[in-house]
Parts: sequence; C-alpha cells; structure tokens
Amino acid sequence: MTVALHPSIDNGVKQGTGHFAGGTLACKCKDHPVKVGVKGDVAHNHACGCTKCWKPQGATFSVVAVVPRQNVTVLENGDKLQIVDASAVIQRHACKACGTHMFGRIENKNHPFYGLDFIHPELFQEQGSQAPQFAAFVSSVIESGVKPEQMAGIRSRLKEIGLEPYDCLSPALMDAIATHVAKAKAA
Ligand SMILES: N[C@@H](CCC(=O)N[C@@H](CSCO)C(=O)NCC(=O)O)C(=O)O
Ligand SMILES: [Zn+2]
Ligand SMILES: [Zn+2]
Repeated sequence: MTVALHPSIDNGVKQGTGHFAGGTLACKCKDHPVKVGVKGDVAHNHACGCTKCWKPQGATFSVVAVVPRQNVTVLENGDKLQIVDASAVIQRHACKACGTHMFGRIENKNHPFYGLDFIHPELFQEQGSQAPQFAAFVSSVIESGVKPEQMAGIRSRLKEIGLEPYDCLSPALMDAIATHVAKAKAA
C-alpha cells in the first residue's frame, strides 16, 4: 500500500488552471457552514507536515497556501469562528463546531509574511486553484506520531508525486524570510 499523505494529493497532484479567479471556502458543518470568500488564486501552495496546520481526518499532511489578507472575507456564519491559539504567529480562525481552520492570519506587522493569510484550498467549493508546489516541515510529522522509520517512504512518495520535501519551507520562501531579516537589520 502506498503511503497516505492527504486525500487531495494521494491520487496524484492535480494542476491548477493558472487563471483561478477565487472562490468560497466552506467548513465541514452540514448546518450553517462557515463560508469565507477568497479573491484570486492562491500562492505557495504546499503540503505542510507541521502540527499546527489543520488536516482532514486521517491525513498526515495539511495542504495550505497563502493569499493577500485583503482578499479574504468572512461571508457566512462568522460567529462560529474562534482563534485556535492567540499566541501563535499564525492566528488560525477555526469553526467551533467542526474544527476546520478557515484562515490563518499574521497580526505581527514585522513578520516576513505579514499581509498574507494561510488558507486550505481543499475547502474551495470551486476547482482549479494552484496545485501544491512542494512539501514543507516534513520532519515535523514525527511530532504527530509518525515513526522515524516511515520517513524514507514518506519522502519518496512526496517526490514521486512531484512535491520536493523540505524540512522547513521552500528555498524561495526561506530566501524571502532571510531578505526581510537582512533589510530589517540594515534599517
Ligand atoms: N515542528 C513544528 C513546526 C511548526 C512551524 O513552524 N510551522 C510553520 C509552518 S505553517 C505553514 O507552512 C509556521 O510558520 N508556524 C507558525 C505558526 O504555526 O504560528 C511543529 O510541527 O509544530
Ligand atoms: Zn464548521
Ligand atoms: Zn504548517
């Protein structure tokens, strides 16, 4: 049996259309689902192995991407949202009833990713958003109970579906963080 990573990539990564105009994210509640509108396509979509990102039941990885925060609007049942951990860098707004994280927001204006919200594209009611590009925080799955002996299989399956595994973020994002830090130091 192949290693299960996340239901949206286990049968292969489906490419985006390249012109996704945005859509509506819906939580898992049958009654009064929380709905969040997102304008435009997502960026830096990735599989994330960290313990903090929301994953559907049984998944080892989350699939998470960023969008400009001004493109994110709560459309329906926002009263069901609560912040999972107010002390975290990314404040994840989750549905109190079903636990689904609807968007994660950075409030620290000095953070390299300030201005970007983290969202889970699998919650889009529409098809065609950017496909996952890489896998991040892969080693962190061990913190959620994956055995170290399983890591070789997980990394090789990620590579097989075209997601380069990194143990932090991708080189492009790590460079963006370092550039921000260098500029802040020079200022
Ligand atoms: N080993 C830790 C790593 C957690 C972590 O640093 N997660 C990243 C990536 S989340 C989306 O890519 C992060 O930026 N976290 C900030 C935050 O969660 O507020 C673990 O697994 O817990
Ligand atoms: Zn819900
Ligand atoms: Zn994460």
